Amino acid sequence: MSGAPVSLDQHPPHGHPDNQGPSEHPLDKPSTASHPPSTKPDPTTTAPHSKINPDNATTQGEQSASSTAGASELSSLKVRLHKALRQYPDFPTPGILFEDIMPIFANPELHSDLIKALEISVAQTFGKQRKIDVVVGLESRGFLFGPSLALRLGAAFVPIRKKGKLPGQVETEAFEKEYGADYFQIQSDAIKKGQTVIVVDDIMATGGSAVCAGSLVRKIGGDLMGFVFLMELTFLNGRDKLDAPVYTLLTGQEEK
Ligand SMILES: O=P(O)(O)OC[C@H]1O[C@H](OP(=O)(O)OP(=O)(O)O)[C@H](O)[C@@H]1O
Ligand SMILES: Nc1ncnc2[nH]cnc12
Repeated sequence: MSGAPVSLDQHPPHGHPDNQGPSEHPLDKPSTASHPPSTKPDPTTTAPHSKINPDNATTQGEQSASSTAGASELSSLKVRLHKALRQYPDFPTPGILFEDIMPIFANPELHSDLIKALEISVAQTFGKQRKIDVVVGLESRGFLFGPSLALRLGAAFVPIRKKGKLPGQVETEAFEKEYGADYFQIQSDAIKKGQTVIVVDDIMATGGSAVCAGSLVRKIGGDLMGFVFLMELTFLNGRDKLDAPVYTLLTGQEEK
């Protein structure tokens, strides 16, 4: 049945069986094609072509006790967050398996878990390089946590919006995403030349939105440090299109 939530493990991206209702999350079960065993490298912490691996952030053999504690806290946060996601077949168009992140924000504890997980991840992934000056969030779900993350990092928050929403001088670029096409805009003076920037969004699917956002950031002078996503639909290989380091908290929807 279309329009009702289903669990990750029962629903490959094509085929869409009937709704079984929310159920136990596959992270709690033996590994499957969509959830590789722990012996495999975790794609959420390994960037394309090894561009970023948080374990490399410290000198080899020097990982501190605090970063080890951070890693273990991060894995339990990831499990809780992944469990909260719901999937809706054939939304917004037939053939799309929609990942609904809203249950995270409906629960204050999960909401707090998310911001904590992102803060730890960004510190592990980018913190050893340079301070992040600006968090750029993509309309609209990137606005749900971008500003909170920016506050935690002591960074500015800058929105990239769909066409026609931002006043003043703007830069505009077209993009295609998993289920449509659109235009993104950024205010031309939103980032000072050379400021370090991370782009954050909820989902990376084809990577079309993120490529466009990265290009706009660079166009107005930002130093793009990388991309941070709550979730990556790995079977769409979106990260291959991105030419800056990528960090994703959760993965799913890999073809079985
Ligand atoms: O990797 P891609 O294929 O580009 O797809 C990812 C984008 O698609 C969604 O945005 P959308 O504009 O659909 O929705 P929103 O306004 O609810 O965030 C999602 O929030 C990402 O921004
Ligand atoms: N499958 C999907 N679920 C939720 N948001 C998306 N944005 C692009 N593809 C998506």
